Amino acid sequence: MAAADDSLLDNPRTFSRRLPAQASRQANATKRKYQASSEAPPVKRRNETSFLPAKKTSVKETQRTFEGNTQKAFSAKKHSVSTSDGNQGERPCVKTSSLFKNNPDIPELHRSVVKQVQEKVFTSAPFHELGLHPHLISTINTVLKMSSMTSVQKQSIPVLLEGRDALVRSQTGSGKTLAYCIPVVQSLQAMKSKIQRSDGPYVLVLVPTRELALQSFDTVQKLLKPFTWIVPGVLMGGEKRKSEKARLRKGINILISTPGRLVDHIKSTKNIHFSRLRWLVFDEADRILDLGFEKDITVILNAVNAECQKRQNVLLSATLTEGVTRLADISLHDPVSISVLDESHDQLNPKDKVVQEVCPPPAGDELYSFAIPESLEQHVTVVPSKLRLVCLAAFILQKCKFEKDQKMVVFFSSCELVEFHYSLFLQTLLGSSGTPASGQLPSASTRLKFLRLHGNMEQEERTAVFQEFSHSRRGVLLCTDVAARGLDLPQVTWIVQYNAPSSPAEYIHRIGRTARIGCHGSSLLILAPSEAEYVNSLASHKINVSEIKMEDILCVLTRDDCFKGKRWGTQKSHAVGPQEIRERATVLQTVFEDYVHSSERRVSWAKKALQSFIRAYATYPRELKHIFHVRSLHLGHVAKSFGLRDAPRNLNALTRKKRKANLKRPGLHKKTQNKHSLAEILRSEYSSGMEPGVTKVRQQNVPGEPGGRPLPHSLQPTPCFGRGKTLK
Ligand SMILES: Nc1ncnc2c1ncn2[C@@H]1O[C@H](COP(=O)(O)OP(=O)(O)OP(=O)(O)O)[C@@H](O)[C@H]1O
Repeated sequence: MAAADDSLLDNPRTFSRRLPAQASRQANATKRKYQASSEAPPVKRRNETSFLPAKKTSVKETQRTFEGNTQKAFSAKKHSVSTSDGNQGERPCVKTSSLFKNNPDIPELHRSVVKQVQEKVFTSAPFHELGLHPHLISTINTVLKMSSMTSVQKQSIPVLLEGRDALVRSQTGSGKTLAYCIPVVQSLQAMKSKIQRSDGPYVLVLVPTRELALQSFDTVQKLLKPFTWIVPGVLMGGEKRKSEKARLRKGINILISTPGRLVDHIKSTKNIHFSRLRWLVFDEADRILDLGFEKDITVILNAVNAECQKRQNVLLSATLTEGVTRLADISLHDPVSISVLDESHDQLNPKDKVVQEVCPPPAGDELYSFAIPESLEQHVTVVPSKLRLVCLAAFILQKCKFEKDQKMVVFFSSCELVEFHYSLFLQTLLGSSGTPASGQLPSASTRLKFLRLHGNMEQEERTAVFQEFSHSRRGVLLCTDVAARGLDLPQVTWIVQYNAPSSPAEYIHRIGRTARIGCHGSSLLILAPSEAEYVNSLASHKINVSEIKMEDILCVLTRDDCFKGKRWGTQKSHAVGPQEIRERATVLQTVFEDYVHSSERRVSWAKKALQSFIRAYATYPRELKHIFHVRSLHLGHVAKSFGLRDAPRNLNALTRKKRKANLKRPGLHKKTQNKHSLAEILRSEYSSGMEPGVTKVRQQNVPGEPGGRPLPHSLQPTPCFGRGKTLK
């Protein structure tokens, strides 16, 4: 895949202090060779350039540099070749110098602007026109402080009150939870024989994650305020099975659970009876099926069907996919499909299928389009692998240090990646000890607040983080896709996708954590140059993203003097130029590299995170493999984004071995025996907490400090990906 990092070659001066004389001579000789080879570079290096010109180069030289790029899907951007690195007398005294050299071109994003599918969120219809119990209406008005219905509520509630099964699709943050909770509560409080706690479940709500279970429970609890005889309850793992059993024995009338946890209880507890069940609700229905929960859903449906035949079934999701339709086939009876369409569409077709009989999605999942909140601005930035880490850090600093009250969610592809970046940022950008540690920025910001959430954390801490971030006005939450679905985290202003999602549906859900219920929000997707075509893939699903140039993100580093290199440190006022930005980015990268290289243990920790990244990268579904393929990764460059100065030598072997033993995700798409291992991996992210042998991250005194303490779990890489749709 990739050779050892060429940073040693790029900066012989820096390393001459550390290298023996012979090695240094060798490095210089090799450097000369590379410099000379820019005249006739090897194929692989032809398009490797710096994005910020430090010194003008001749047109001829520039043209030569870009020779051979005409066959690419995206035309190469004409950048000058930087030669300033050769000007060693003026270099700031930093060890890291190769960030802007030998990078692939950043391609122009040629994409057609598509018209996104839009929905109208609110209606002017008040809740009292639904004929609900007056106490329920007053609870909605006074406790929830809501007066008019959203579009999906206006369409769904009457249908569900009629007793029909339904399949409900509306954009993220449009109020689907109340769309099913209101009819559920209305119907239970109206039952002729008053519900007893000991009756057991009348309603079963299945959700994919524990946090969503808690959130839905909270909503139900609020609605039930006037109807105290109806008891809601949540089963979500993390709690001792014994105490959950005890609660089940006492009786839960509205039971909210993750599928895995419910199956555990169905199999091991004699206290769940579904004979009185009236409602079965699948929230985030496509996710529940995608996660390899099919077996669990079968167990649940068998248990439910054995005891109760007549009930209402509801499936909800912002992304109606083939998966939902399959689940609809097995669980819905003569259902109504509810889909909120955009106003213009409605006006053109007044009798359009706002409420219609269920039919499959038009052209398969691949071409299916989903509605995106109108007030959501979507951006993309294309960043060479070596610059990813500094770019992410700069973006976080820009938004959360230099702007007020910004709340950001950053998505990563695995638990290990979350842990790694959380610890790294905490120790370098924030500084947890009060005194600057090795690799920590001198002016580490107290305005920054980092939290992390993933499926490999202890439930207690998971819940605490979820609550803290929910109630916080600012902060950065680093997370896996465990936070992508359904979570209603108020006032999130930015969503950053550091690793691209594995499907458009997951993209929609991730960005849907902002711009909820008519609020404004923004998102940023960070892609490598080789991944730029993903923008077209999004466009084919009617998803529009506008580009932010990497330079504009890195520019923020000029606002903080702690990133000054030696040269700029001596000058009082200097117009911000590309060279200064380059050097400041290099200072920041050096902070990360110094931290990572301050002990063997940290180096090993970064390598494990890199390994996890590569494993996750190998799991993109087949239809995206032409964009995300491990073969297109330059290991040396990617290593830089983990603060590593060299590409780990034995990583390939380790990764291969591990993959062979456990993962081999491509095989999963072939529905071979590996399908089960994928299900296990995905399940670990959304686990019920009852599986044996799952190592959880415990809160540490100094979170993320790998030296001298029990290692963060990122040192024991449990495969645990927050990926999207993979099982078909
Ligand atoms: N009628 C309403 N008026 C005002 N706010 C509402 C109304 N209905 C719901 N909300 C609020 O809108 C927010 C989003 O609701 P909800 O979480 O149910 O969205 P959703 O459609 O389920 O989103 P997702 O697809 O992401 O799961 C919540 O904060 C909820 O309290």
